[in-house]
Amino acid sequence: MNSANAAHRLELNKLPWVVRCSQLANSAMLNEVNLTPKPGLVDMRNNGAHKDMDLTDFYRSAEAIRIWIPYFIEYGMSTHLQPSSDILYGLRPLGMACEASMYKATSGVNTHKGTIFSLGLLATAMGRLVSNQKAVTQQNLCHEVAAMSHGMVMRELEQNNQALTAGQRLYQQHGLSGARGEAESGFQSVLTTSLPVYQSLIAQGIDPQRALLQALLSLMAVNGDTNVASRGGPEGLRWLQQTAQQFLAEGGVMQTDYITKLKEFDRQCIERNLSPGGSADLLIVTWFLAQFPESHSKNIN
Ligand SMILES: CC(C)(COP(=O)(O)OP(=O)(O)OC[C@H]1O[C@@H](n2cnc3c(N)ncnc32)[C@H](O[C@H]2O[C@H](COP(=O)(O)OP(=O)(O)OP(=O)(O)O)[C@@H](O)[C@H]2O)[C@@H]1O)[C@@H](O)C(=O)NCCC(=O)NCCS
Ligand SMILES: Nc1ncnc2[nH]cnc12
Repeated sequence: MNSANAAHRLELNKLPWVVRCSQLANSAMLNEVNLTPKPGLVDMRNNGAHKDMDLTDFYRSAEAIRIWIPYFIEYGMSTHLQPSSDILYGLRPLGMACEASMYKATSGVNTHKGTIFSLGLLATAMGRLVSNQKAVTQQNLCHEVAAMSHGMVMRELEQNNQALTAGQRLYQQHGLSGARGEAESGFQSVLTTSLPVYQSLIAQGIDPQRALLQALLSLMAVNGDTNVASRGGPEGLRWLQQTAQQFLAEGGVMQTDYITKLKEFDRQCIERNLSPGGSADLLIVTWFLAQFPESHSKNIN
């Protein structure tokens, strides 16, 4: 990075809305991992179905990723005149560099690979919206992410015959488009399921932790989570979705014994070695988007 670039980036880091976006991304990751009890996932009670990572790894990973958010924003700003479909190619190296920082912070453990992908796209989208004088709203952020990700599933999954990663293998075997499919849809699972659930419960005065747990279970009930499928196959994914659906049908977090039921769900996920890491990533996206106006024109910057 040349000195002019570095100086520019230092200036960018002082913009209040850039600082706020980085802080919100960090808070989203911390709120997710601290939420307890989550079935199969790392939380403050246990490491879920993970033998290779714990709470501290997620704290270190969240801090490593926070530092990269201004760079994603700056990339979105510096390319705002380019068509959305041209952005991903130049964004990939930034995402890979951020992944490298994550792996360095966690001594090689994959804590937030999917989160880097989602938050990287959202931060880039924010940079583009601000530079194009568009309102930073939930709808505009997700629309911009969908535009930048357009054709990704076809290019990287449908037309790809090398199953290099879990995501690519699971698409070929079971048609699961994973994080790519979510991004290309503009995070539809979040916009149509978890975000309305979360915002509605908050508006009713429900405790934010309880509202976030309901949002997580609503994601687990519908999400084609490649993490679950890579560990337990389509049968494991179906079991997890059906168990989440049953919890919700019985009243979800409005049940007096919802904590006991979630702890039992957690025990069963651990027993089956199932971890809904993809739904955890979408919960991070849910909390992050909830900090922005839905669709009216109020700006944050
Ligand atoms: C484009 C990439 C996402 C490609 O990655 P991949 O080909 O692997 O694609 P996916 O498997 O589809 O997704 C990768 C991670 O995304 C999360 N995820 C899975 N399903 C969904 C979903 N439906 N919606 C959203 N997100 C989803 C998931 O990440 C989480 O789980 C991981 C932890 O669980 P674990 O089981 O431990 O994972 P492993 O260690 O791999 O397994 P074990 O060995 O332990 O059994 C953790 O990553 C969570 O975040 C999926 O793992 C993207 O990664 C990519 O190409 N990156 C390069 C940079 C880039 O392009 N960036 C662009 C914007 S910055
Ligand atoms: N709390 C968590 N546990 C396991 N994988 C995750 N990916 C994102 N958050 C996670």
